[in-house]
Amino acid sequence: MNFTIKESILGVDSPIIKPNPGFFTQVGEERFRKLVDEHYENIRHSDIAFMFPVDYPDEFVKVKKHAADFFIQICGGPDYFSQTRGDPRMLARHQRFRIDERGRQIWLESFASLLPKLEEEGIDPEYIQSFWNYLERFSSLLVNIPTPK
Ligand code: HEM
Repeated sequence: MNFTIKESILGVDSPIIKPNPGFFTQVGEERFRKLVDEHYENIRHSDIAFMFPVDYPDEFVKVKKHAADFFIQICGGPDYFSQTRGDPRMLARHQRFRIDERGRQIWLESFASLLPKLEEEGIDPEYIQSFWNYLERFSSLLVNIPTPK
């Protein structure tokens, strides 16, 4: 598996390929939600914690739920996100946050630190790679400000 991060260029899109549905099928919903939970717990202790409602437990639980619902849906699982939140409109939903390349990298590094565990648990590395590739590419679209020098 290769969890490298290609630097995003503001305003330049690249094609997004959805994760292989085998990823969600193999991981299962319970473990998937645990992965997302672990990701946000990493975020809590990171330099981008200020963007998230980490000090408001009820709100933070909702962030975890909405994000897990979305990831499950994009991985070919049930469309929980659309059912409860409507149209994904991810770019619009991230617009009110100032996301730069550095923030994106911190966000991605959290997943890079968690995904190897799934291989140890028997998940097919090809499926893990396809999930990573999706995160790595899609996150580049959400960068909406230059990184301060
Ligand atoms: C593959 C990349 C990403 C995906 C698919 C994604 C997905 C999501 C989803 C589904 C939500 C919940 C939206 C809602 O229900 O309203 C969310 C919220 C959020 N995301 Fe992302 N995200 C990604 C990357 C990032 C990155 C790189 C950052 C910042 C560095 C970020 C910052 C946030 C923030 C601040 C929220 C709002 C939390 C709140 O509700 O207070 N996201 N994201």
